Amino acid sequence: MGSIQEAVSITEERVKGVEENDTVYVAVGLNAEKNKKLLHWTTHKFSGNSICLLHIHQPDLVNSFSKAETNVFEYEPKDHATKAFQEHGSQTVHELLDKYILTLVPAGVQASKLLIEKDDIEKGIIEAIAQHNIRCLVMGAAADRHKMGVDSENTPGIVTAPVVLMLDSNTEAKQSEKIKSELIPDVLKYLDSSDMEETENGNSRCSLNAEWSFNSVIARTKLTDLLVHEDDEELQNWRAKEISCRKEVEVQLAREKQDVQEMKNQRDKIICELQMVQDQSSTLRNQMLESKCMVTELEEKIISAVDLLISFKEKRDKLRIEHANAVRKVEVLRKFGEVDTTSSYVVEFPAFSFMEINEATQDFDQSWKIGEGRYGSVYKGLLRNMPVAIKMLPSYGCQNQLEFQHQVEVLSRVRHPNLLTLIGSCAESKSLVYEYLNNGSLESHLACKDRTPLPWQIRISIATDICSALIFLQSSKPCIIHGNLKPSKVLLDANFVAKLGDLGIPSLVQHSMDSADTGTVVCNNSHKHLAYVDPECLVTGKFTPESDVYSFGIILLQLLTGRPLSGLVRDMKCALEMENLKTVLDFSAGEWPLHQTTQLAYLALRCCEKTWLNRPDLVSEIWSVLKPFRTICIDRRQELTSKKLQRAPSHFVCPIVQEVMEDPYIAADGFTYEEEAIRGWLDSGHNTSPMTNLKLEHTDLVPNYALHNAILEWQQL
Ligand SMILES: Nc1ncnc2c1ncn2[C@@H]1O[C@H](COP(=O)(O)OP(=O)(O)OP(=O)(O)O)[C@@H](O)[C@H]1O
Repeated sequence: MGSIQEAVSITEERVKGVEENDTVYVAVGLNAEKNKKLLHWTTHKFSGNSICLLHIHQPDLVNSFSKAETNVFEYEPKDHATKAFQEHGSQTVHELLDKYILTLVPAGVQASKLLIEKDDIEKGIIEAIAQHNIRCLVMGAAADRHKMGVDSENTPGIVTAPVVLMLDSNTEAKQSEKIKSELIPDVLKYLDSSDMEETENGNSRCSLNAEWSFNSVIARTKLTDLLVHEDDEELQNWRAKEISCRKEVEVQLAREKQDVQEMKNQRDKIICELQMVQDQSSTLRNQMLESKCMVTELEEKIISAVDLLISFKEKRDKLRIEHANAVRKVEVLRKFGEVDTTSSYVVEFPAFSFMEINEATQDFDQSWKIGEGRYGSVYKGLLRNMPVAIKMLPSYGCQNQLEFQHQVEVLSRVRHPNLLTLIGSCAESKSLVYEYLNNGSLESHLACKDRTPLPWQIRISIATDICSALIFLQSSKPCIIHGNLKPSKVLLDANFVAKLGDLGIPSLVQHSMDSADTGTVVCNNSHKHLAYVDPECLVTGKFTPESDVYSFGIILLQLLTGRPLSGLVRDMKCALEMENLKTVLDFSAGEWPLHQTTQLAYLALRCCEKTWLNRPDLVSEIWSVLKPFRTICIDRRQELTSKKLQRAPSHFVCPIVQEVMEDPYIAADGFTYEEEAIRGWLDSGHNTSPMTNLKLEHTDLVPNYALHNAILEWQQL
């Protein structure tokens, strides 16, 4: 390939070879003045030929402008703006080319335009040559015309002479690459270099690509506009239009930017609010969980409260029933005159369950069994921490639990220091719960089974104890008959104080067997105890107060003689008739005071009279004989019980302070206490019995004058 100079000369030669029907392509740039002159030259040189205006439009100039502003336009609207800008540029070029065409038409030139969009002008021209089979292309001359050697004088009005490029469509066009690289470039680049030369005053072409930006576009446009015929009104208008357009775009961009910023702010605000809502939501969720837990807890509490309420209601109903029954019982008892209506209080009588009885006797363990009589077995037991004796009555008979409970409660109210205390009962199992006396029965002492024989003083004091109890029973209203008095029913406490047990049992059991018979006690004559039974009772079948006197007489004879029952009365009678009492007296009891003992022997025989009318009166005759013995007997009893506590009768001792009482008072539980002690107990907030631990019906205290006198009497002895 040759130099540019050679290419120009070749082109000159070929101008002449342009056919009339050939289209002459004129490469036009943006410089209107130059374009005008170039067109003028071309129409002059190629008159008769049709002319096509070729313009390489560079959209990338606008793109580079947008790329340079990337940090500003981060949002979609920039694409719209760029697009609008591009479209506007393309349209403007079209309009410009159309204006050129309009200038050519009056001169009879057939003109057209070819607009090719290409970022690179060289490539654009090469593409145009190849695609449109261009044979003749006219371009403005290079700025450095001195290199080209073109005579400018032949082309007046134009700074440099145009270049005519003649191309053979079959050969040269196909070798467009070669043309591009070696021949065409310098010529083509003129289009831009000339622009650049004028706008940037000779700066290198590189700046076009490297420093192209929105500002340079504006600057270039302005400079171009200034340099290219400022008086050209159309261009001025076009420039003004473009400037206003640009301003509009700028304003729109600024607005969009502001919008974007506002949207960003809104987004940040929404994110902030969202965060807050999320925080609130998690807090609410936690609160909901807590609430759920609380609800569950409360539900459980409500359920247990309801359960409690139900059980309280049941208890209340039960208590109401019990209260109604109690009222009914009181009414019944009042009717029969069995209750002392003058009494200001009612002693609470505990009713035990069968479970408790069962537990107390270790499931009725045989080792806990004390004995067995006609009316059932007796067990030792530990009930509510108290040692007790439990009598299991036979379950036969039609007596119902309520009747049983009534009768037992009546019996429990009969209290005396020489009567075994009935602590409570179990209607379910028909059992009676007594205080437990650990010194055995008189029967066992008289039999001397593993025991030291009782001294005569103790024997006589036992007789006085029995007499005291019988006087109490017979003086009760109504009169109470023991009906089964015998040594096994005389129990001894640690101080050898005698207490009568099983009071009213025959009556209770007989009621069970024959509830219709309520007034009398029927004698059961089928056993060995008959020796103690009033012979009249054996005939009539009915017990009387004198029946107990008869039994007492037999016991007294036993105490004096220690002999078996058989022939006991007869032997004593004989001994007295023989005035030889000593022959029958039990000297294992010590040296009996003979004179007083003879008195007792006569008294005992009188008690054993077959006819009740011949028997002595308990108070006026029996007690008067026994009373003088008390001093001697009590002293002896005290000797036997060394401890101070044991010397005093147990019922003289306050259960709380364990000392002989000075001011004995009866509490609602029926027990007698030292006044100061029981008041202290109640004042300290207790409302239960110190003995039974059961709730007291009231806290009233009644002075026990009888006991007080007895204590005084005992103390004076
Ligand atoms: N509260 C008690 N404390 C200590 N032992 C007692 C108590 N009650 C009864 N006993 C003992 O139990 C034994 C049996 O007594 P229970 O009254 O059942 O029969 P009994 O008196 O021998 O004959 P029956 O009752 O048939 O006339 C008594 O002999 C006595 O030793």
